[in-house]
Amino acid sequence: MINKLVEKIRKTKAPIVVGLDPMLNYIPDHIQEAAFSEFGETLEGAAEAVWQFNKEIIDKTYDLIPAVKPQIAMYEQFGIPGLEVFKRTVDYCKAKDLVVIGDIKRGDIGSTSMAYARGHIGKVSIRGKEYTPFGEDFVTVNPYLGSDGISPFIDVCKEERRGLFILVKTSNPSSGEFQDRLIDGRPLYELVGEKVAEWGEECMGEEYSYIGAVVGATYPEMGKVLRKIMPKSYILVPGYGAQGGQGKDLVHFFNEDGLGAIVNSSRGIIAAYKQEAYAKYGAKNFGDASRAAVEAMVSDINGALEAAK
Ligand SMILES: O=c1ccn([C@@H]2O[C@H](COP(=O)(O)O)[C@@H](O)[C@H]2O)c(=O)[nH]1
Repeated sequence: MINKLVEKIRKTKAPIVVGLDPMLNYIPDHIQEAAFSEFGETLEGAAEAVWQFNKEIIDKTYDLIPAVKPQIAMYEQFGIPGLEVFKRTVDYCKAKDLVVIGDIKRGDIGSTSMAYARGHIGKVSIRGKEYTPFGEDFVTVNPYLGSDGISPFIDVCKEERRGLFILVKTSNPSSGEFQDRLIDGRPLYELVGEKVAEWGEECMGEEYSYIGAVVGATYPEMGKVLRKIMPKSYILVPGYGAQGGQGKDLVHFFNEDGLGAIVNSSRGIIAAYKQEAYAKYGAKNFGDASRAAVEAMVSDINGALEAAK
């Protein structure tokens, strides 16, 4: 799957991911009204609104982008109907030939990690019959439990040719509380980055490893260091747009081949119609506003990469 991701990034010339984080307050009234009048003001109604919202955004952007990143929390908040829409969204994106990164941030003791891995990027066998429960191409994983929490995910990746993005340095303001703590004089995120590089070595695709890392756009200096520590790992970079990251901050997350990083924006794309810059589209044309925001993001990042050459 890493080969497909790299190929699609090359083809679209868009090292970006659209984050599908559909909060109800981003969903225009006309979509909410239609969903609630059909399904009631219920979890089912909310989930239907999410689905209609996602579908329009995907339809309006899929030809410009290599990948999407549905954030499972936004679906889980609506219970079982929400999870059904998560799965429907994954399937719809895959039918559009998009790479799907499930932002699930799992990780536990080995046996539990194996269940998460099978459920999200692998298969489960029920009396000899195999099922693919969620079917994402990549998932995000939390390394806090150490190697035995990660190995089951790696095993499933090897069997299924899927991939991981392991949290190394997250984009949030308090990520330093633990991640920047010094151990033998080195910050913890560097030690986790070294481990990601080591795990990644045995999981090489054609050019890059299918074991990648998450490093926030909000920490560009750390991104520069981590890029060198993990030269063959793709970096998923959240924190662009709504959290303040800009193209100029991201140059050092990339390798000299112009590859190696894929930048996520969720609210900045899916709720673009609420921003002044895209207000002319209005709520009815929110998908067109998202498309314009994707084009602006690609040009911001590619412009910064060109300027740095
Ligand atoms: O370090 C991290 C890891 C994951 N995220 C996730 O990315 C998106 C960001 O949303 P925006 O609206 O573009 O800010 C969201 O799903 C987070 O859970 C992150 O932000 N930082």
